[in-house]
Amino acid sequence: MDTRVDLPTTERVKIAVRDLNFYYGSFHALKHINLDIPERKVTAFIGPSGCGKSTLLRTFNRMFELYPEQRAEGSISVDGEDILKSKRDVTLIRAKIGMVFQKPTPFPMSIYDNIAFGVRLFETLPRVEMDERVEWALKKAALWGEVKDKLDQSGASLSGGQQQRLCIARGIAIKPEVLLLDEPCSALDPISTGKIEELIHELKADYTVMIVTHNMQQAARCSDYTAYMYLGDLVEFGPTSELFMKPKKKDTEDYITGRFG
Ligand SMILES: Nc1ncnc2c1ncn2[C@@H]1O[C@H](COP(=O)(O)OP(=O)(O)OP(=O)(O)O)[C@@H](O)[C@H]1O
Repeated sequence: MDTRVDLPTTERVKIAVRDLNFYYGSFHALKHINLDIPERKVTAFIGPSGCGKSTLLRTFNRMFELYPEQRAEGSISVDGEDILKSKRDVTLIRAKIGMVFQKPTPFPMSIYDNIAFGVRLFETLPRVEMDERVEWALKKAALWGEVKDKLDQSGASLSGGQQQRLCIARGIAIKPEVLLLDEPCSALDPISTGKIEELIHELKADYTVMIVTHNMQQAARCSDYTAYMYLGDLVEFGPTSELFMKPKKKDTEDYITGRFG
């Protein structure tokens, strides 16, 4: 199924996915996915549980390589370089494509070091510059005001919503170009969710953001483009307003209007 759309000419394609197939052993989890992800926009992935949203997100930074029985075929070109065939160290790919998971996962260290740790993997910064980077990332993640006086406290001492913003700060501190968010609000209350959604909106000024969400209102609120997936197929992809207001496929319409299943 070829669902590639021609993006408006003003959009630059950051990631081009071509005929992507993904297998867990013999299970065919992603089927012939073709998709152009626009740069500096938010693209949301929606669809029923098990349709392959997280699998697709994890292929974008080759997370699956940690598991020998998992395999991807096809191509994922980031700025023209196919990352599935790239001989480059996977750490360098992950420096360009950061990921935030569903459950907040602060490292067992201070708030400051949670951010500095990742930066140190890629850069050697003098202390003053590291301080500036930590402050910059925490400000971007809308957390600075709440933690600036307790940077040496453990990351685990923060609330769930603060921990998730800390993880987002950690993700952006290494200055990736693409940010993958896998259900980042599923463990959060409405106030924290609101803050993360505002943040996503701001992040797209600098980053290409992809978000997996179960929450269709969230997809409608914070994305520019939406992809609807079902059983490993990309059923429909397009501008969020069009996909929600005037879906082209009946399957998409049934899902977003709650008639599915
Ligand atoms: N490690 C694994 N081994 C085998 N099959 C897997 C594995 N992880 C996922 N799958 C299967 O691949 C399919 C896609 O799973 P995936 O987690 O990508 O779906 P999803 O759309 O993100 O679901 P959810 O919304 O429930 O998180 C499912 O059928 C799932 O059972």
